[in-house]
Formats: sequence, C-alpha cells, structure tokens
Amino acid sequence: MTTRHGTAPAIEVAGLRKRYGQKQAVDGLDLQVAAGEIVAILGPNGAGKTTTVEILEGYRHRDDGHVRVLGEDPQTAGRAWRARIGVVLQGTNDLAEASVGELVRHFSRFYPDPRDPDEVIDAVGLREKVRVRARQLSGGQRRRLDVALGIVGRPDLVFLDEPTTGFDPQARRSFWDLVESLRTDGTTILLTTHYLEEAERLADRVVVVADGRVVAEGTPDDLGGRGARQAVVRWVEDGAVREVRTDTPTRTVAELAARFDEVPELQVLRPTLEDVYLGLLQGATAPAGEPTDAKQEALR
Ligand SMILES: Nc1ncnc2c1ncn2[C@@H]1O[C@H](COP(=O)(O)OP(=O)(O)OP(=O)(O)O)[C@@H](O)[C@H]1O
Repeated sequence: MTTRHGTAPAIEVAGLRKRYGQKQAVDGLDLQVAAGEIVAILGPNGAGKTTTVEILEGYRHRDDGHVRVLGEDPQTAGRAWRARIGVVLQGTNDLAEASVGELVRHFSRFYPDPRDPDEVIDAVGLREKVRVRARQLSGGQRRRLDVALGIVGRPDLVFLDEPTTGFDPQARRSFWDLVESLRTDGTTILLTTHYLEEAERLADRVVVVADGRVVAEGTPDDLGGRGARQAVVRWVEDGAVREVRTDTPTRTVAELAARFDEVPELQVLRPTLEDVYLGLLQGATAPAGEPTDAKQEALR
C-alpha cells in the first residue's frame, strides 16, 4: 500500500497480554494495520478492545508481547512520536470551562503541522457552537469536540474508541464523511465500535476480538466467509412461504418471474455483517433470514 508514509506497517502487535488481578483482559492478541488502512475492532463488552487501544496509545503498560506503533514501542516513545498520534479520549472533563473554539485552537498549538482549527470545527459540525463552553455541550456534541481535538494535529494515525456513541443519526453520517476525508489524506485509523453498520461503512478490514484474542478477521464483505454464503430466495405461493437456498439467486428470481406476473412477497436474503458477527461470537454462523429448524419445519 502506498501512502504518504511508505509501506511499513503502522501497527504491529504479536502475543499481547494484559491482566488486571485475576482478569486476563488481553490474552495473546495479534494485530497488523498497514499504513493508510482503516481497521475496525469489534467485540462484546469486556473483550479487551479499550485495553488494547490504550496500550497502543502508550497509556497503559503491557505484561507481555511485541508492540510497535509507527515503528516505536509506545511504552518508551517520546514527544515526536506522540505528535504523530491522534487520540480521541472518552469524555474528558478537563478544560470544560473553555469554549469549543478556544480548545481546538489551544490543542492545535501542541503540534508542528496542525490542521486549520476552523476547518476542523466545520468538519465535526460544531460551527454554531464555537463560542459555547465545553461543559454546556450535549453528549454527542461533546464527543464531536473530542474528535476535533484528536485530529487537529494532523496525525498520521488516529485511534477512535467508540467515536460515535451518543451521536444522532445525522451526526453519525457527517462523522463518517469526516473519516472518509481522513482516509483521503492517507491517515491510518484504528477504531472500535459496537455499530456494525459503522464498521461496514468505514473499515477496510474488521477484526473480531473475544476474551482478549482475535477470533476472526477479514473485509466487511468476506468476514466469516460471508461473501461465499448462499443467498436465500423467499416468496409466497399457494398461501405458503417457499424458499430456496442458492448460489445463483438471479437465475432463481428469473425462473420465478417467468411463472408469476409479480412474485408474491419476493425477498432475496444475504447474511448481514451483524448476522456473521453474532454467529462468530456464538462459535457457529447462520445465514441471514435462515429460519430456525422449528420454523423451517412449519414452512414445509
Ligand atoms: N482498570 C481496570 N482494572 C481492572 N479491570 C479492568 C480495568 N479495565 C478493564 N478491566 C477489565 O478488563 C476486561 C476488558 O476490558 P476493556 O475495557 O478492555 O473491554 P472492551 O472490549 O473495551 O469493552 P467495552 O466494549 O465495554 O468498552 C473487562 O473484563 C474489564 O472489566
């Protein structure tokens, strides 16, 4: 992959481990992120996502494993390294008396080649709030400010830990546009999210973590063999639901179209990323819309 920072991986993690007391939060996690790539880490609550991200950001020490972020060990990396990293902290309350405009301008001064603070404020949709104090913002607006502070330094690598939690749908869409523009700039992004649609929309690659380990990874289209799954064509005939599982749904639909004027209640179902994700977590995957055995019996 050719980016403004060459071809060295942005993140390399092998055998990462972290324990809190009796809890093995990260248990042999491996991860590679190429420069310019957008990777989404998915996983249930408590899977070890935030712990991993905090270790990569240099905010938490690991017990074991190899970690390199932009070529350096985050535990020992210095200020020049930190200036290349964009961190979106979760709900910090420091500086809450300062206004949006003051904060973004203030943070921009810490970096050698910052983005224009006004452009960043526009990009996160806070233009109308530029004179409002941080503590007077709503939860979603506060989160957008956190994102602004994370990207104003024009970082090479941005960590986004659940960036759109608390966003309304419109704010989420404009945030996705913002991530797309960071992608165009060649920024590497590691994000964690519980929104499958967000991962599907933004990520080049999805990594599923459970119990502190990677259990699956792939592109959003191919995760868990999703692309190779058969489609289910379903329709109603003689008052009963009929369905066919097939690799060639277009042909099936064409055959049905030849028999009916309009195929009653025609549906073509593919497994969604959420179906595949939930299936992976259960250790067994099921195609979308696949009836349970009992329901299938009833359909026959
Ligand atoms: N500072 C801490 N002290 C003790 N245990 C912790 C600490 N931080 C996290 N844990 C535990 O480690 C495990 C992993 O937590 P982590 O926050 O990394 O998970 P997560 O995947 O980010 O979860 P979520 O989706 O809920 O944010 C959990 O069981 C959590 O309770």
